[in-house]
Amino acid sequence: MAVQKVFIVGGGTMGRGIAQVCAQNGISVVLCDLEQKVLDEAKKQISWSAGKLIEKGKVRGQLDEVMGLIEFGTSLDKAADAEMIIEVVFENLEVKGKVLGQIGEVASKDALVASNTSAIPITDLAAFVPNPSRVLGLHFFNPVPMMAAVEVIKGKQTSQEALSLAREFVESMGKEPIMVMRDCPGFVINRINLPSSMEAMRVVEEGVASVEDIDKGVKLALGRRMGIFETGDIVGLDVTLGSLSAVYEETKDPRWHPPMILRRKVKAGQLGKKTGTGWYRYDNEGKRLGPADE
Ligand SMILES: CCCCCCCCCCCCCC(=O)CC(=O)SCCNC(=O)CCNC(=O)[C@H](O)C(C)(C)COP(=O)(O)OP(=O)(O)OC[C@H]1O[C@@H](n2cnc3c(N)ncnc32)[C@H](O)[C@@H]1OP(=O)(O)O
Ligand SMILES: NC(=O)C1=CN([C@@H]2O[C@H](COP(=O)(O)OP(=O)(O)OC[C@H]3O[C@@H](n4cnc5c(N)ncnc54)[C@H](O)[C@@H]3O)[C@@H](O)[C@H]2O)C=CC1
Repeated sequence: MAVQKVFIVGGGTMGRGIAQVCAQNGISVVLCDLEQKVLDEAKKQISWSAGKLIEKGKVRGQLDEVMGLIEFGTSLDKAADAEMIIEVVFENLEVKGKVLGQIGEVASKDALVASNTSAIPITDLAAFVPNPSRVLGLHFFNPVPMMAAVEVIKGKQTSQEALSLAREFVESMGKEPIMVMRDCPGFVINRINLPSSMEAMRVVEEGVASVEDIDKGVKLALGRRMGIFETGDIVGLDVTLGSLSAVYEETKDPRWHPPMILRRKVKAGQLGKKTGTGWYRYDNEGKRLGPADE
């Protein structure tokens, strides 16, 4: 049976994007966050993004049909009748564990429970849920409505049935699944992509080149659509630090030790586009003004 009812916990950057893509594909979704103002912002963002995609003919249907499939709320109770629950809260094992534990108390035992974690092993998260055979990773990429791939990650106890259902779910949303058959910190795409981001941060830290020149270089010399630091600013420096710290804690491998420049920026509240400053500075409309102080 195809998944028709989804419950998403965490309505930030990623949760709202996942909710949008569900609704664009006819799937009913409840988007839950602790904060009403996050949900109000999510509603605005989804409406803008889905409206644009409909206008361009990239999404079928009318905006009110898409918006009508999304319910916004602050209670976990509606997770009870969901067939798929997706956890999209902060990248922190303790926070995720607490939310997954609460979900485990409400959810049907047959529901699939997915985490959008960037780097935390799924097996560690499954320990918080009563039925770990239904727990897996669904790692969407940012911005969700624009990025075509989703990693589908098998935890140690994930059943083949759960994995197949999750794969079908991803396909039903018009996305391409990347199957990750063995759980590990950072999975596949982050594990491959992150070393270049780490090196870019060290190059800046050592004063070898500027943020702007590195971004220019990776676009013009390597053909990437977006610079490393431009991408870092849409992802969020807090999310990057949270993911790296999780991997470092798990592996103690010095390759993943979060660079000082990243830790300092997060401490200073320079989290990227969402706070107006990260690697670059932005105006109130999110238009880039220039590089931030290093
Ligand atoms: C041991 C292992 C260690 C591992 C360590 C792990 C640590 C991990 C750390 C990081 C963790 C967090 C990240 C993560 O988990 C995974 C990620 O998501 S990484 C980020 C991936 N994403 C990218 O790399 C983005 C790359 N960029 C692009 O593909 C394009 O630039 C993009 C599609 C975003 C935009 O297209 P582009 O043509 O380049 O730009 P424009 O800005 O001109 O846009 C064109 C057009 O599209 C409209 N548009 C943009 N965004 C949206 C949207 N969300 N919805 C609707 N429409 C959108 C835009 O307005 C333009 O429209 P016009 O009408 O033409 O004006
Ligand atoms: N930002 C990115 O580019 C990507 C992030 N991810 C992962 O997705 C997850 C979420 O990241 P973002 O959306 O960027 O974070 P975010 O900070 O934008 O959103 C997280 C949301 O979770 C909410 N939240 C926290 N605790 C909650 C609880 N107990 N109940 C309900 N809501 C709660 C917060 O209020 C916040 O709105 C993280 O695990 C991150 O690593 C994965 C891919 C890309």
